[in-house]
Amino acid sequence: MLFMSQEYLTRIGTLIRDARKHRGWTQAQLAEALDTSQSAVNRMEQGNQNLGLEIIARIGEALDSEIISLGHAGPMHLRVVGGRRLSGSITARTSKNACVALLCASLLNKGRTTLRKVARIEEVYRILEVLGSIGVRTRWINDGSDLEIVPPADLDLAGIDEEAAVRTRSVIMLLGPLMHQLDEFQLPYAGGCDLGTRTVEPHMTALRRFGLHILATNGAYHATVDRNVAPTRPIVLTERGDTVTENALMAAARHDGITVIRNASSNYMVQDLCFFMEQLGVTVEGIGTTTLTVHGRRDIDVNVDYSPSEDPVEAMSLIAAAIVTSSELTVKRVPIEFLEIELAVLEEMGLDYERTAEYPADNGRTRLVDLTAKPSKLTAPIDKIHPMPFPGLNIDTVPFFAAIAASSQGSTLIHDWVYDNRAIYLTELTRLGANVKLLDPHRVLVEGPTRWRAAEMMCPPALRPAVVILLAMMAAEGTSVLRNIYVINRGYEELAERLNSVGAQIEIFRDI
Ligand SMILES: CC(=O)N[C@H]1[C@@H](OP(=O)(O)OP(=O)(O)OC[C@H]2O[C@@H](n3ccc(=O)[nH]c3=O)[C@H](O)[C@@H]2O)O[C@H](CO)[C@@H](O)[C@@H]1O
Ligand SMILES: C=C(OP(=O)(O)O)C(=O)O
Repeated sequence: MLFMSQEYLTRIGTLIRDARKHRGWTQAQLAEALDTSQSAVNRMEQGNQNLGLEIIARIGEALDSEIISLGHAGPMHLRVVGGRRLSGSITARTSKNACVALLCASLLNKGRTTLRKVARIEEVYRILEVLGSIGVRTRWINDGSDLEIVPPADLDLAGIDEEAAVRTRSVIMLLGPLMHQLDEFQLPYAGGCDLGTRTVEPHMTALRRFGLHILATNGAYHATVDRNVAPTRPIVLTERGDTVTENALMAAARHDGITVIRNASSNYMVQDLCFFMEQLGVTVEGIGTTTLTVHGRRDIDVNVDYSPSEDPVEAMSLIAAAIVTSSELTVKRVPIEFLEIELAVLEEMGLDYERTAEYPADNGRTRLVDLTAKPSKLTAPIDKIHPMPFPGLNIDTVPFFAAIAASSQGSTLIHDWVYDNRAIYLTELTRLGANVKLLDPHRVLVEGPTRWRAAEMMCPPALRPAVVILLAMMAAEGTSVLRNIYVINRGYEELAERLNSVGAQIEIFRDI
């Protein structure tokens, strides 16, 4: 038995209560599952009962919630024994970015939305907390793999879980769906990874055309909707951004008329949203192009079942894991259309790999392959690595090229023009032995190959750079420690466990 301070007991008690309510259980139901009394559960929730780790784990299992992963009681860290080859096969999961967009889009629908194989990641949990706090009923079904979402007749925006909302940028995608239901509402400022300033101006410009006015002040977006305003000519996005396109699509979905959106992103999450909207009965023409024509429906009330597609960025992460550890590894369910340029570049760098014939994802639309990366001697690419909106080298796969370049012979210039603050995190690779020079805030020069060495580090506060550090640790002989991996869990489901299943040696530990 581990004796915890009163403060921890109270916090854990609150987490248990929240997880139980999230599951829709009474104290008596939880007591039955734990083979204990309701009064014992009540004491636990009040923080009046000393708790051992075993009972906390059992409660987590019963509530299918890991008690919001004990992680709230203390951050999660990784201990990585590097230098091990990976082998076998690992499957890409559904994408964070489609899952969060679809969760927001479920508010377009008065009926029940079922989303299949939703990624169990922190970013999804934050949106679920936000949805739960405004009255949306969500529950995991089918052994926790699928999500069922049922909106209430009236949303309770006043009850919004601000703490959860400010931890993710994705809440911004509630603007499009909410404007159909409320004439006036507030949303806390969107947060997320620390990647420098990320504008919301393009969202406001696009949504203004549907009558949404936003005043950003005192930590919140104050939204008012003028129902007399509707787009009369095509909406031209000022940036070809993914979430702004999704917001415009969701605003158009319930606009009774035809909306044309130009300079739209045609990236993977946008396509998943379009396919989902089609299931809702909204016609979207031009999917996969930069002009989307939406035939909206004022009311949507259907029971819909949709399977978001696999994550190209996760697939890229796993391919990069194979490359930096010189392993032969099969990555299954790779959405190939969204990794073609990455693979073309890697092929030029000398990567030897095989891929199977294409097969459809569960959404019936996205094309998948299984891809086997083979140990290869890579050389630096002649041209710089730089991202572009789709179809270009994916903005989120760029950081992985830093670890790959460090494992290749020669010097690679990486130009991350998109984020003000992301390239700088790549210089953290020097702590693990890489030669990475920051030329200016957006460009790094990586000189390889690298003799990786183990180190103890904090996670950089950005998802992809954090995973890049983890991959380098897997390549480095010896034991490394990566502290505070919330950002990784924001976008990857059980990454350590899954990498271990193909031969990595990564131990999860926490401060309690
Ligand atoms: C939940 C979700 O889906 N998140 C993704 C989405 O975020 P999201 O769509 O929110 O990305 P942002 O709108 O923040 O765009 C990222 C940055 O690129 C700049 N920019 C973007 C497009 C453009 O044509 N010109 C331009 O300058 C923006 O000003 C911003 O600084 O798209 C990003 C870029 O693909 C990805 O990294 C995120 O993983
Ligand atoms: C920057 C990213 O995501 P988000 O938009 O969720 O911050 C990412 O996925 O790398």
